[in-house]
Amino acid sequence: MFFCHGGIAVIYTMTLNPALDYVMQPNTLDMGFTNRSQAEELHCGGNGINVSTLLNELDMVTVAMGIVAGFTGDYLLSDLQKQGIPSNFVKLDSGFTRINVKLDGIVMTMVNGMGPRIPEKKVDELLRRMDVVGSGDTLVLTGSIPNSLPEDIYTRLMQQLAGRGIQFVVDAPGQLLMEAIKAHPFLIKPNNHEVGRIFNATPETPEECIPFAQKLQENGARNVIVSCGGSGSLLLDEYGETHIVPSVKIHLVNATGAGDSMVGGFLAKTTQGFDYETALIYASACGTATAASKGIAKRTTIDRVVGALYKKMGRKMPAAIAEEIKANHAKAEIREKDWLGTKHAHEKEDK
Ligand SMILES: O=P(O)(O)OC[C@@]1(O)O[C@H](CO)[C@@H](O)[C@@H]1O
Repeated sequence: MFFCHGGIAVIYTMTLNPALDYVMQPNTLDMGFTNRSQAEELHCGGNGINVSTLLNELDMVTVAMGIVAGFTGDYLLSDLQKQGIPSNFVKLDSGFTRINVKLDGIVMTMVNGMGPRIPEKKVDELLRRMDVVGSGDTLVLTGSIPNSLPEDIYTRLMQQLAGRGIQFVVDAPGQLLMEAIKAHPFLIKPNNHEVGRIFNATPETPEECIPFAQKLQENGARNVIVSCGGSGSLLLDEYGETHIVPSVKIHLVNATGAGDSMVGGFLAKTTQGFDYETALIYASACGTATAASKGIAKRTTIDRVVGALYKKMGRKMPAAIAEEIKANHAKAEIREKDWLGTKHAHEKEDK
């Protein structure tokens, strides 16, 4: 699907290694034996696609970009189309987009695929397609990369687009992140475990992450969010201010995509002109809402968590966000009435 952004700021996401997330629920995980799953789900994933899914849910203008291959890639594209998310993916001539297995048993265990081999000419095609990204737009570079791509691919993408007034966001593991922050991205969002691996430490809480966030900033990142799961999250902003948001208690369903939802939530609110503190609170709510959902969170869940978070923090919700929640609520009620009306009409016809 193609698009024209005529004056509207677009949030592009780049997923170089997308995936179908196959979530299984085995009661046992006995190595060397057949384990049986009690339920399965299939979600289109890969970090950038998750960010776009969340942004689309919030009615933000987003375009998902990246590289797909094979029947799994076709499925992914048709799902994006079904959700109404514009996409611009380079298609490989061989291989297939990976299927990542998430074993949601006693302890969540994941086996992520390596991804297809990407020939140099396809990288060139992708670099050419990046020309659609323009001034005022945001480009989110996120997730691992297939190992046929060079470690500096994110830096190359940012260098190609430098000087065009584009805001870059990088959420990538280890060396990929350290390489990319040299290009001074607007935002990076590692979690506390990733920060720990980079600096050979074990920070658990947002407070313990502050010195590491400072180091990441010294290395080039402008705003650094560190998510710390149930301990909350930290933002060290570009003015040197630290913001800490606690977490709210939820029934954990599946945390896959929670970090991506934080990135989406933060960008939604900064793009709408909210301050960093408000954007962090909203981002945390989006991450929590996804952890409490099957797949990426829906707006009704996000709205509920936003309310719970402001209550826990003893803060008054900004009027604009309260208004937005009220309007969403009204829309959801109208949709529900429409749905019930249609259902009753069909039932009458059937009689
Ligand atoms: O293998 P990567 O690229 O590091 O991570 C990919 C992945 O685990 O991250 C997303 C959640 O953030 C999932 O949708 C996807 O399967």
